[in-house]
Amino acid sequence: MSAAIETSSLTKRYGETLAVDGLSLTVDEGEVYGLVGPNGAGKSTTIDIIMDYTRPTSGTAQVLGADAHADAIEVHRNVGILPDRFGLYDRLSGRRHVQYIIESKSVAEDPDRLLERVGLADAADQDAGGYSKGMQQRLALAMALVGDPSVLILDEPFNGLDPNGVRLVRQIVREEAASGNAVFFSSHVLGQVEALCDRIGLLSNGELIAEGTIGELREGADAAYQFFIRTKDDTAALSESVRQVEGVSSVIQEGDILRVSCLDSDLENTIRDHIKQSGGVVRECDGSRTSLEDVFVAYTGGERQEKVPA
Ligand SMILES: Nc1ncnc2c1ncn2[C@@H]1O[C@H](COP(=O)(O)OP(=O)(O)OP(=O)(O)O)[C@@H](O)[C@H]1O
Repeated sequence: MSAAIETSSLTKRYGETLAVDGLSLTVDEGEVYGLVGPNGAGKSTTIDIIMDYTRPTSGTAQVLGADAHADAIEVHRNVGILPDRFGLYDRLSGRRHVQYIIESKSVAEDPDRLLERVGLADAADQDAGGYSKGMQQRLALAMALVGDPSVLILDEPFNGLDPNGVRLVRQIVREEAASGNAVFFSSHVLGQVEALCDRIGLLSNGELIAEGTIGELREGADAAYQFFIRTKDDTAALSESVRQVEGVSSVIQEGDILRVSCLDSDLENTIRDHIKQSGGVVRECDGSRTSLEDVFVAYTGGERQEKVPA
């Protein structure tokens, strides 16, 4: 069985910029995979290579076993794409846009059913030029869904959407995965990825720095839980002392608050006892699971390093 998407040592240079750096990843059939990274990490370039909109400097990309470049027609037949930047025709209706994709993919489908699915049934006859940014995004998603593609690739699908739009996209992604289609999407909005993906790839400066379920990523960063401890003592000295507690992976001091990351939620009582024994007083302690954002910072050290070709 072929993977839905497979990239192997994919590299793309734009002059001095290494946009994608030896990227090898696999998305299984029926899987929801989120590629996460800050602006300029290389997400769109990766998608552009998979769609053969641009050629890699080296490495390969395949969709369901078909090569992104040599078998581009087959790839396009199997993929529904919501590109980063898409163009709509101002004077054509929403329905006409969807119809156009139906015709170009030579599939028998009802455009109104797709427009209904993205919440645009009432605006089907309106010209796309009069659509709001969120409506345009929904229309582009309806166009991506034409032909029930086995692989759905969504570049920043939440851009410009209000909370209802976000909910709708999430629901569609879940439905697609439930019917066995793979969904590969990019995002810099970490919370949305965390809630939706089976697996996540963290991309930094074109490089896949970590990959796994959110749980695996948290564990890999040694930061499954974090506590915020507010004290009235010398926080700098306390910070150093808490750092010595076994099981603590990092302590960040922010004013009179200590942000303590660790793998085990049970450590809270140990840390409280430790502070008391050192003569300190805990005023407040609040524990939570670390967000994907914190996990990303743990992997990258919070820094974006400039990368130049060797
Ligand atoms: N056509 C191009 N010419 C030159 N440099 C480019 C080109 N396209 C992308 N880059 C550079 O490649 C790097 C990766 O860009 P890319 O758009 O893939 O990142 P991204 O993760 O999708 O970011 P964003 O979230 O901002 O879209 C950036 O440094 C960008 O400036």
